[in-house]
Amino acid sequence: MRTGIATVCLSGTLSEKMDACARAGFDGIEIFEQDLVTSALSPGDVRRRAADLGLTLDLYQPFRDFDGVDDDLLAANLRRAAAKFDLMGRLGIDTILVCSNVATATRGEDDVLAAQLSQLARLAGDHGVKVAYEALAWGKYVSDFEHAHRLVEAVDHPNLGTCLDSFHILSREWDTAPIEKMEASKIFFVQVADAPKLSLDVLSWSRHYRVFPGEGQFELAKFMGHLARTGYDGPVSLEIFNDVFRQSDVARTAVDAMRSLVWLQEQGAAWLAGEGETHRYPLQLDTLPRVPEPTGFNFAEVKAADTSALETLLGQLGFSSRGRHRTKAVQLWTMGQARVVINETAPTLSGPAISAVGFDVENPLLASSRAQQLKAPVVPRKTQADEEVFQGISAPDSTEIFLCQGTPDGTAAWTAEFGQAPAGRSIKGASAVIDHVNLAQPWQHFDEAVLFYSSALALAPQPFAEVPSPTGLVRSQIMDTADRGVRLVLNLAPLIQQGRSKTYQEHIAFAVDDLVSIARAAKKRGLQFLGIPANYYEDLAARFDLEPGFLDTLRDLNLLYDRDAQGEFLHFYTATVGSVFLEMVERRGGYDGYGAPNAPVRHAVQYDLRQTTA
Ligand SMILES: O=C(O)c1ccc(O)c(O)c1
Ligand SMILES: [Mg+2]
Repeated sequence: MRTGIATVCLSGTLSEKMDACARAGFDGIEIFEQDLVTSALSPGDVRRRAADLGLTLDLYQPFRDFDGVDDDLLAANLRRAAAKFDLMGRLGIDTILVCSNVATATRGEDDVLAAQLSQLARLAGDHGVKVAYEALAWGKYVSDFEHAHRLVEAVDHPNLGTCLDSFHILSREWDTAPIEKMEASKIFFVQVADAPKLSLDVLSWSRHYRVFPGEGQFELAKFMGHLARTGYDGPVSLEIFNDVFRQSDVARTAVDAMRSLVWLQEQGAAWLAGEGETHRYPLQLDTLPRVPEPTGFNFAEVKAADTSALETLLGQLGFSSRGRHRTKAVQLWTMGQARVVINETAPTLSGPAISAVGFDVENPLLASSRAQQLKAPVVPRKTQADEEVFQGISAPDSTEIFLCQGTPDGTAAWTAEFGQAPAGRSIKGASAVIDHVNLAQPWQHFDEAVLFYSSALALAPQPFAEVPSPTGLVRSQIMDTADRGVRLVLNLAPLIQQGRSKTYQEHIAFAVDDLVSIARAAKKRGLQFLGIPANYYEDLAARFDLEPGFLDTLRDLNLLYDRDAQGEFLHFYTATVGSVFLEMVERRGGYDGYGAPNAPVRHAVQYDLRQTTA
């Protein structure tokens, strides 16, 4: 598939955008008019620069408000078009996007529209260029892709075709199946965009909230399948109007963009396969190694210059120290199948921070190859000859992700590189596993992280929640596997903290069988719990009919509680060391959540503590 991207997606000058697109591996670009008009480069410079970078210039856009106008305006519009056709000659671009009139149209009859588009097509023919006509979802008379295409067919001129843009189709919830009926030679250009489902007027939604494929909720796999079936083999180009991407690091956004097209091709091919087709269409959707979801967490790693506070915390929670690795400056702490690695190689002065998460996968090499094809940077790792080799990739938030060999019983062979667990230490309720890991994401990389974890790691994004906190509404995005063996929670890092320091609070949660026993033992050992305000327990008593003795236990141990139709949830948090805190949870029955009603309490208490210790 020929990959493309509109320059409007990116920050920077036209030449910075072109460099970034070439480096990210795009085949071609759409030149957005504003980017040319404001550029110091002449059209000839742009043409040469693109050729030097190996980029094709696939589209000039947009040409607005041409059709459905009165005769005087039509004459003016044709003059305006001739000037742009001439410019395209100098740029070496053969196709221009003309979007349906949103402003100046006064005539909506199909025969009038067709007659005017016919004049434009003839003029384009005279200049040796082609017009791709696109229905904008908020077009005055033409807002629907099938209508636009009927006009193109009525005109029946070789220099007029259709531009399909997935946003304008899917935002209106139109069926994409009719795309298949279009003649491929009449589809001149295809733009793809995803978006979160929002209740917003479609123009504002389109201009500010589009995201790269895989970062929103549109059914793009199906769109691609229908497109492939037409026989279309032109560019598939990203046109993402997004306020965040347009002010973010251009090179990074371009890579995120390219990852989305790699993912999109696989999704399209998978959709066709699901329909029982091995696709052999001209569009050639590239596939990737298919890997099953990870089956569980293998370990979590915390990096610290001074490891003592973290060691104390783990010991008080009931973890066993398995000592140091025989060749590396790392320690292993375990409780049941929950494994925490403390990496002692952090730069001095930096407090403990989550640095890596290991996932159990069926085939680490294949999973790593897939991630690399999705443009995940590889993490170099030193290993001795007789040690397990980990496949590591770097996530957008710079957490190192290790793809580890999963085992049926949840054990990990590499733990033999450490000491044995002390014999005879059996803790009641401690057949623990890592339940979830919560990673903070800076706002400008949140969408990128969602695509990364879903495409490279096969985690499924759930609808996100918004948690009220003293630093704002915290977007909280759960990404998990179907059997919940892996639950990753991405939380928006508070802006206030982003200004002050680069470390955001993150945590690892462990699931145990008997939380009350664990909490009691931890209290005896002097664990510093996150203190929960009395008001919380008063509210809890009002919301749930709890036995007074049970309520006292919760209050006494700083435990939080939730219940739904499926079951119950008990949990507590430790104090924060550096930027890490730990959580212990017990899931009773089929409870599948995270204690969402309790999250605002946790945020508020932690905020209070930060204010008093800052
Ligand atoms: O928002 C717009 O005006 C606009 C312009 C060109 C496009 O291709 C498009 O999809 C939207
Ligand atoms: Mg468009």
